[in-house]
Amino acid sequence: MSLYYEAAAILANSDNIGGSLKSRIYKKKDLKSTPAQIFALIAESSKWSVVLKPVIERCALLVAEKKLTPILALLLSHDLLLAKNGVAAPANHVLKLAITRHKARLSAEFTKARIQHGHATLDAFKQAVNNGELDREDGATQKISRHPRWVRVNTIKGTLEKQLSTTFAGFKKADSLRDVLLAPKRAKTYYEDPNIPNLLALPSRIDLSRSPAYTAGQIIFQDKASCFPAYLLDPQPGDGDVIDATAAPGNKTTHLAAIVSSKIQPGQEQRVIAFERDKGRTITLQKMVKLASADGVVQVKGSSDFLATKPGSDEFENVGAILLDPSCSGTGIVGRDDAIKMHLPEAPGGKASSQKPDKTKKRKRGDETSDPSDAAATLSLDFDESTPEETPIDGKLSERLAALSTFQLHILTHAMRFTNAHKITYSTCSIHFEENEGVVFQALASSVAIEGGWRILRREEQVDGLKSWQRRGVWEDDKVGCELDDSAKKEALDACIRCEKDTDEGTMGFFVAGFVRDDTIPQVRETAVEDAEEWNGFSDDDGGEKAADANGTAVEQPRKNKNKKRKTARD
Ligand SMILES: C[S@@+](CC[C@H](N)C(=O)[O-])C[C@H]1O[C@@H](n2cnc3c(N)ncnc32)[C@H](O)[C@@H]1O
Repeated sequence: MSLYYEAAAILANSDNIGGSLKSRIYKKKDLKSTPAQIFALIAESSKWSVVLKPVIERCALLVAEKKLTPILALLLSHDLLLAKNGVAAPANHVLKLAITRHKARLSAEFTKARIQHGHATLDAFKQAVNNGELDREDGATQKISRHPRWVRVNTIKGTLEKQLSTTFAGFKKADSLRDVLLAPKRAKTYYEDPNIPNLLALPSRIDLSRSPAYTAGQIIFQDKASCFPAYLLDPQPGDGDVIDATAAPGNKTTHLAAIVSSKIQPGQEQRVIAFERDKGRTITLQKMVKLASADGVVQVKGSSDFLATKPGSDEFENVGAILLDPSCSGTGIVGRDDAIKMHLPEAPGGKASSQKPDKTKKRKRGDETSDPSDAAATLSLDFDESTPEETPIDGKLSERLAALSTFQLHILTHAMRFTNAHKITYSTCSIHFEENEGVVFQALASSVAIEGGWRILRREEQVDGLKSWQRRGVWEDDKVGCELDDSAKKEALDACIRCEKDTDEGTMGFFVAGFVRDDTIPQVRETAVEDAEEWNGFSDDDGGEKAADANGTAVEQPRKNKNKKRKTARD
């Protein structure tokens, strides 16, 4: 019997393995129980832990049973009181004996708890726990959830209607996002987003990570704001190939692929070419593309630097649209609200850490429960599998912003050099002007944009769902030398789209802008050298500016002359 020891060892995580709970379970070799059994035991026990913790403490179980640690006590009590088949162990197993000895007392305390919570029957109690109603009693979650669980239906693998009648059968349609945000965090309710097609908002703790639709790639967890770039780019069959320049983990790549696939006619061909520089993230991208069945449309250019491409080469002759979502400070990222808390009973003496398993007895392999994290009062469990779109970069903010914005401008103007490209979206999950409007204004003023005929995609030209989005660009004085007149500046700011975190719109902090040109001009220079010379940096007066190499890492370079006349290809 190893289920309880194995689950306890995974929770204790004494090897400090990173990643979600699920990935930790699946990565663990030589398990005797199935990963699904372990995951289910942990998921169910954590859901009930707010009830079971006081029940176990009132029974003084940990005082009487020295073999049990707080985690083992919780897992065993869960199965004893709630699992259909009780504790999954032979009748004479040491753990089974340790828990069943206390069955009468535990059952009585559990019944008291049910009545105190106001539930007449066990079924009603179970329903309340499954809906997350008891989470409200967990102090940390008193406030209204501001961040729903966003789910994009992957239309390559089926329709929204199909998902609503299968995965979300039994879910109630909400009239507003607010209803979802105010609902218990596991309530079966959804809101159909009015801005982005095929996007649903659900309460934050709805666990769909084990649903057949998620494991089959029919639904994808993707923040609403993160859906803006592909939707704004709005690739059409006549646009030719689409590049996703900085693609991993692939949320926007698969979104692009879904849009392209929905519009393409039989006999037409249109590819999404996805670049990703990082080797490890390339593997994630490839997996995501395959799972979403986007591999018929997407060509992954793994471990490939977009900046090393030759925009005028034959290979990219057919590229008409580019989505650019480069590395950024990640300051718009919202801490997920779906980490689940496992409340552990306190060990004797009132201090959880004083509890140690009986060391006089020989311990079984996998019984790693003396790890201090086993004794923590609460474990925060990240059940989610998804790879973050961005890893926030450490360091002094002003230096990071200067380095990142230089890199972002460089990669954006590189995209503008693609001979036949006529649409670009530029996005970040940053809240900072320097990485957002600042880059847009610098790009518009660059010789590459001016010579290439690039301009901002005006608000009235945007797809309906984004034209109507109210949060637009902001201006910050003295941050960027801008040569646009007031009306052009106003027009550009109105064209920029912002999302703010912690609002009742339920998005992370995000920024996106589109660029278009009506006629492609094939003579755009291909070297980045002259353009880099025009880059004046943001207005800091330290006599030197930080630039970023292709990794977004800051490197010193001499300050360029701010007043230098703009050089053009014709100069
Ligand atoms: C913000 S993330 C992209 C998230 C992705 N668009 C999504 O929605 O899932 C930026 C990615 O760009 C990659 N990257 C940065 N510079 C790059 C370059 N020069 N060429 C290709 N990929 C690059 C990073 O490794 C990172 O995976």
